[in-house]
Amino acid sequence: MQPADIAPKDRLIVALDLPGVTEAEAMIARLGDSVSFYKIGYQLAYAGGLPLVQQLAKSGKKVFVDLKLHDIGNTVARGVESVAKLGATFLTVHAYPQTMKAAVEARSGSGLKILAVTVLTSYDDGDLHAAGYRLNVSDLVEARAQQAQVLGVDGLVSSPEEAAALRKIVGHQMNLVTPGIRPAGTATGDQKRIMTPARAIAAGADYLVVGRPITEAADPRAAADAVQAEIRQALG
Ligand SMILES: O=C(O)c1cc(=O)[nH]c(=O)n1[C@@H]1O[C@H](COP(=O)(O)O)[C@@H](O)[C@H]1O
Repeated sequence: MQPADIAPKDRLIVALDLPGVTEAEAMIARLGDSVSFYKIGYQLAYAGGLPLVQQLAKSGKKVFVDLKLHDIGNTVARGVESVAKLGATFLTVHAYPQTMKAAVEARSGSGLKILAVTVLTSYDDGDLHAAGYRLNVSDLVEARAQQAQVLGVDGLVSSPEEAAALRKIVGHQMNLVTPGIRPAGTATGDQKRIMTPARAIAAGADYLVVGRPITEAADPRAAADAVQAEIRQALG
């Protein structure tokens, strides 16, 4: 999908990082029509949240299944086939060549798009070096983006800090999905490579993933509306 084709409202993806289905359904009801795209990750998926993918898709919402798959190729492929049946829009895998290749092959013919996680937004250069990598964050993000593009991956997950450089590499052929979003004045938490919604859109991000700044706000709907307004303003 070309960025121009993305409805402004769909550019905000709210991470439902909540303890269970009851809490997730309450949050979805609270956010109402201000949010059209949700992400279900480890916490909710492992607490019985996967059926919510089909439920949300049936109700007209889009769903990003964030399982960050990484395993031998056959296991990744079979996992992708199962997720494709749920009706999700996006699924994450880690940006390792075998994993990306298996995921892309397994999703073909379905409506599911594969997103490759380049370098987690909670990592800086020191964290990468501690994990045994010799490249710094920006070089590793760019190298992985190039590999992902060659392998036919549909989109990239990175910090908005890398969005402008990634856009130069992949053009508009791949979706750029950016967590590490922090509206002005909100707590950084464990994120290290962050930007405000407006700056992320200006840098070229297609989709912004926002969790705690919305779900832990005193008024989540007002927080989501504020992010949506910032996105619309940045899009001009
Ligand atoms: O794949 C992701 O969505 C992801 C990748 C990444 O590099 N960093 C990152 O924070 N995420 C996810 O994005 C969400 C960010 O949540 P908040 O930090 O609460 O806004 C979480 O659900 C993370 O799992």
